[in-house]
Amino acid sequence: MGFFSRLFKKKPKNDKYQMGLHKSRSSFDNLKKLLDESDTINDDLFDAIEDLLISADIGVDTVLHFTNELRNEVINKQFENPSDLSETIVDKLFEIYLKDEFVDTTLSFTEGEVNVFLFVGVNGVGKTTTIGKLAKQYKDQGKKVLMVAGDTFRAGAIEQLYEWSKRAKVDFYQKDAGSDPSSVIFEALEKAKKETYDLVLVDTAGRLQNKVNLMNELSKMKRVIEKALPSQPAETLLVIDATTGQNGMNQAKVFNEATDLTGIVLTKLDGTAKGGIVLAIRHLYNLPIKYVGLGEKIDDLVPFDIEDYIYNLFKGFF
Ligand SMILES: Nc1nc2c(ncn2[C@@H]2O[C@H](COP(=O)(O)OP(=O)(O)OP(=O)(O)O)[C@@H](O)[C@H]2O)c(=O)[nH]1
Repeated sequence: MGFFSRLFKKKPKNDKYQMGLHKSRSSFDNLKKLLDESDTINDDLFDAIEDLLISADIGVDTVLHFTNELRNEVINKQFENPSDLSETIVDKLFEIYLKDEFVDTTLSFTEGEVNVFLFVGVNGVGKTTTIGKLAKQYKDQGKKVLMVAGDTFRAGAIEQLYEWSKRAKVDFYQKDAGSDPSSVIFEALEKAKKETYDLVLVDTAGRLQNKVNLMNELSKMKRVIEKALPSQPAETLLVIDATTGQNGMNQAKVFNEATDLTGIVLTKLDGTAKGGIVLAIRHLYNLPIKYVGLGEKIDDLVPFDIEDYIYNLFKGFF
């Protein structure tokens, strides 16, 4: 049984995706309309499918790979009617994500240890907001959580993180603005070890991926964590703003080189019609998307679930 048939027999697990993906869904509704309104499967139809998927930010390389596979399926299964393609399109997009292997999207967390999650990314992508939202989730599970203000650079960043710590009702560690972020992290980890915290969430200043000295600073922060706690950081998460489209792809490449990422948090999926970036990231960089941001409120961060994601993009197909 194909992925398509299995998926649409089940109910989605998390209904937050339904609202959060409503903009992206419109691109895929247009794809359905195109299949319904076309009479034959020909090159024009394939061109139009490519255009639609590229406009949903799946990425040119990924789309071309996908349409090649789709053309082969049309020949193998001798499809004649464009509407026959619906199931195969969903199945093939799912295969691009899965690549024949299980993708572990859970955050790595060991009970009884000080776990450290380091958040990196360019300016304004939602690092601080994501830390606030995650802090609440772990706090709700009874964990002792410390937020660390490693962004000592941007005016207001420390206060902003502090506000989130109050909202999530977790502890907060800061030094003065302008302090060396690595020394803030080092001291915060000393505190975390002494006071047996379960989880330390480290915010970092937003930085452009082409600023070499700032990328080196990130590598240094990571070394400081590794020295203080040899099995940490458990997670180094790149936060990407889904609305920035293909620039996010470049960020994934460069940040991965500097810090050896363990995964991605994709924010602001609710604000874009280009939700296809999930597939492009997976196809090109093999980095798991672990969480997605689907709104600005504290509860609008959910674990990434490929089935809920595809279900809600392709709802209009059924
Ligand atoms: N709609 C929506 N907005 C979000 C989401 N995540 C974050 N935001 C908003 O994005 C804006 C920037 O978020 P921040 O958390 O300040 O971003 P940052 O990466 O810490 O920014 P810098 O410290 O400047 O690097 C804020 O207005 C957030 O409310 C999301 O999932 N959906």
